[in-house]
Amino acid sequence: MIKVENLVKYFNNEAAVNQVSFEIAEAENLVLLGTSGCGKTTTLRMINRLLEPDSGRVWIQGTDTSLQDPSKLRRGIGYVLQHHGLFPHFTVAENIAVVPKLLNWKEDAIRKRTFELLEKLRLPAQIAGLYPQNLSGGQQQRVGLARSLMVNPPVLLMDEPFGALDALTRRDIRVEFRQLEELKNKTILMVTHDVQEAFELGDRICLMDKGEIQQIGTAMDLLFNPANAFVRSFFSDQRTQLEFKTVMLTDLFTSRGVPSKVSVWDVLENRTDAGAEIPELPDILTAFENFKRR
Ligand SMILES: Nc1ncnc2c1ncn2[C@@H]1O[C@H](COP(=O)(O)OP(=O)(O)OP(=O)(O)O)[C@@H](O)[C@H]1O
Repeated sequence: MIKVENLVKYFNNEAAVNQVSFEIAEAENLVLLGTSGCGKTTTLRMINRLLEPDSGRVWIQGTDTSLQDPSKLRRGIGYVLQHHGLFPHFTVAENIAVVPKLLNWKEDAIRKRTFELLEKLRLPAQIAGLYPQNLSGGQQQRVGLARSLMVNPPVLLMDEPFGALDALTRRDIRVEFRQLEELKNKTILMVTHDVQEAFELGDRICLMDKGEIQQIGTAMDLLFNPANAFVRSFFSDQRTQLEFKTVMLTDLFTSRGVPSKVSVWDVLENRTDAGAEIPELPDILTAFENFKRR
């Protein structure tokens, strides 16, 4: 769906992005993770041509993006920013309608889609007439997301989409994000420096350092098969919690009919369905230790 090959971008004779290549499958969510300044945003912005690479190529749905008109390309890609990027003098409805208007949608169609998305994103219809500054941070972020989803683009680029929110709102919105039907079929490239966020939301994670990819893989790959010492040490602070969140009961008990999509962390946090057949905690922890020794 998205293919990035050998992207390079220099600023002031220094490589901000160096030979970055990856592919994102249709409906996959790839997270670009890394510390500040490692080249995540620069990589993202080369995909919708807000920045032109010094070398390298990007294909979206098989088309070389360098052959497309940049504005037209961007209209077909959802883009969500940390500070939502809403126009302060436009109402919510006007903000959401910007791209459909450029695409000459009829007023009726715009109104219908606006209220459909407000509902899907659990925003009250009344906010349509309000200005962004009259909304909470979480609401503003949802409106930013609604705007990016208006024309139903197959690809979404998200740059620290929850970065401006407080920790609690962030956690709630992440849970909602995972459940949003509207996002299930989207191909998403998301930038974050938040490890927990990357682990919760990414189908795969691309860990970068100093402009280069250190490893691309699932959370399980990065934790249990780190490609190098950088990857190993990157997660050291939160390793135990990340391991508990990543290892599912089905990874530990293949033959015991345990429920799917329940992590060791869910059991520790008591977040399992009543009546589910959950093994005893000591058995889980023993199986977990054995799993790590494999
Ligand atoms: N327009 C620019 N001009 C000069 N240098 C830039 C420009 N944009 C980015 N850089 C530099 O390129 C490097 C990569 O920046 P980038 O914003 O891609 O990193 P990042 O991983 O997204 O970091 P953050 O999480 O802080 O946004 C940094 O050293 C940054 O200072």
